[in-house]
Amino acid sequence: MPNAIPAHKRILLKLSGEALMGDDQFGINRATIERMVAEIVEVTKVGVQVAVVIGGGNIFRGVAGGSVGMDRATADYMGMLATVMNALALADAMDKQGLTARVMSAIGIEQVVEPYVRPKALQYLEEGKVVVFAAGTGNPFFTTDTAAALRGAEIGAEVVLKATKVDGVYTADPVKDPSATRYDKLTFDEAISRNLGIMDATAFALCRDQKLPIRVFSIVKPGALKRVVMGENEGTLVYA
Ligand SMILES: Nc1ncnc2c1ncn2[C@@H]1O[C@H](COP(=O)(O)OP(=O)(O)OP(=O)(O)O)[C@@H](O)[C@H]1O
Ligand SMILES: O=c1ccn([C@@H]2O[C@H](COP(=O)(O)O)[C@@H](O)[C@H]2O)c(=O)[nH]1
Repeated sequence: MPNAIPAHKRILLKLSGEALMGDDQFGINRATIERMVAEIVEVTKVGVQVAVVIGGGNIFRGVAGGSVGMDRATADYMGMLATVMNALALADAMDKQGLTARVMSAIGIEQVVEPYVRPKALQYLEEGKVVVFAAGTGNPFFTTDTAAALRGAEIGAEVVLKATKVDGVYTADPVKDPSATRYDKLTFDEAISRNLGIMDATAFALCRDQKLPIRVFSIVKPGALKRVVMGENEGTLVYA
């Protein structure tokens, strides 16, 4: 019989920007974002406090700008702005499904969204609002995975849940190597030393140092987020 009590009281959910495209080539697929929000609604119903860090890979990545000759820091600021767009779309979709969401940006853009202020974010979470952290860490040369580790540690999340297009951490990128096999669990040191590309080493190292576990799972798989939150064995656990 499934557990009725969630395994976590407060989670930091890292949503892949790339997954927002659904089957499209670029941008935000409406049905996909609505489906993701429906999954989030389910976990708020069992009383879990939810903070979200959203990626920007469906719109722009700094590395792409850098590779065609742009100044890398400028390109990274463009990437951070892409995450603000995704955060706005996500909060709007949440609103439409009855959730109260607050977007907080790591870069100053006050006419659009409020700035990230830690005590305010904690207050929103206590009030049952979903907090969407936009603009990553606010610094170039980082990623939203590192922002997820950073914000997760700051808000005292019990776990970082990386919701992505693959269903866990594999021995190699399963999209490129069909012979790759999935880990049920592995340590941060193993993930870093094996150079597993699912997340960047900075994010892994920060979570390791803060003893903040990460669970990687598929956001494409219906009900997977709820199963993770209820403590079921879904995806891959990375731990200290
Ligand atoms: N060892 C590995 N195990 C699993 N996936 C891997 C691995 N190495 C690389 N990947 C790839 O990493 C991708 C996950 O990265 P994802 O796009 O979710 O993160 P992201 O770059 O943070 O996304 P975004 O920037 O769009 O938010 C998977 O789709 C997979 O193809
Ligand atoms: O702290 C951060 C977070 C992100 N960026 C830039 O944004 C894009 C999109 O983020 P993803 O993590 O790839 O989804 C990223 O490629 C960086 O260019 C950043 O500079 N700092």
